[in-house]
Amino acid sequence: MAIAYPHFIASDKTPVVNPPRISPLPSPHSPPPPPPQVILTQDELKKIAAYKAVESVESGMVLGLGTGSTAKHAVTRIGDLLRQGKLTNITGIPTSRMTHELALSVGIPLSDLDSHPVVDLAIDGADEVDPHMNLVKGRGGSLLREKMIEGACKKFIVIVDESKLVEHIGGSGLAMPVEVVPFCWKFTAERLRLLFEEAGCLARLRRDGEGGEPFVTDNKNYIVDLYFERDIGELMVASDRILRLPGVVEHGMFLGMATTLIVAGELGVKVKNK
Ligand SMILES: O=C(CO)[C@H](O)[C@H](O)COP(=O)(O)O
Repeated sequence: MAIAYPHFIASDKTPVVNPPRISPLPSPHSPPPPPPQVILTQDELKKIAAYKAVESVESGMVLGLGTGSTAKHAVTRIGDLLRQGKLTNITGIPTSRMTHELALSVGIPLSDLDSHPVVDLAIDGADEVDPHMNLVKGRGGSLLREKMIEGACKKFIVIVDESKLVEHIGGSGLAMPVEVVPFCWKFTAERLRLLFEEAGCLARLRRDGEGGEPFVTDNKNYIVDLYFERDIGELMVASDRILRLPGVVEHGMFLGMATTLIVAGELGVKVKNK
C-alpha cells in the first residue's frame, strides 16, 4: 500500500514537502474545499525515495553508496545524520569517482571492496525497473563499479521516482549501456548489434556531447549504448550472450539483484520487498 505524503512534517525521517498555502476562510455557504494538491518535482520525489531508504541505515554498517541524481540525496542524508551524531561508525564504499568526491565532502569515511568484501547495504538509483525488480543501470556511466559493489551486498535498496517503472526492461526505447574496452570498439559494437539484430538493435558509442570525444568510464573503458525496436526476449539469455563477447566488460542489466524497491510518486511512496 502507498504511504501518502504528509504536507508538513519536519522530522528526522521525512523531508519537508510543500507546506500548504494559507487561503482565505471559506464562507459558510461555500462547498468544502478540495483537498490541497501537492505537486512535487521529479527531484523532490527522488529525495523522498532516498530519505526513506536511509531509514534502513544503522550505525556500524558498511554501505554501498550509489551514483546519480537520486543516490546523491541518500549520500548527503547519510552525511547529515553522521554530523548530527545520529549515525556512527559508517564505512562507505562509493560506486564511482563522483560519489567518492561527494561522500568525502559530506564526511562519510570511505573504503573499498578489497578491505570490505561484504557490504551490509547498498542504496542506488536505476534507469528502468520492471515488475520483477530487474533493473537497467549505467546511463550515468558507473555500471561496472555499481554491479561489483551491489553484487557484494546483503541488501540492495533501489530508489526511484515512478517515471522509472517499465513493463519490460530494454523496451523503453532508451539506452541499454554496455561497457567495452576501447580496443577495436567498433568491432565490439557491431558484434553487439548483430547479437540483437532480430530485436532491431542499434549500437552507438557514447560520447561527451554530440560528435564529441568518447565518454570514458572510471575504469578507462567506453560505453556502447544499445537501443532496441523490439523485445529482447529472455533477459538472462540476453545477459549471457552479451557477457560472452570478447571486448565486453559488463552490461547494465541488473537481474535479480535488488532486494527492496522504493518508488516515490505523486500518490505516495511504495516499498516493495523481494
Ligand atoms: O546507474 C546509474 C549510474 O550509472 C544511476 O543509478 C542511474 O543512471 C539513475 O540515475 P538518476 O538517479 O540520476 O536518475
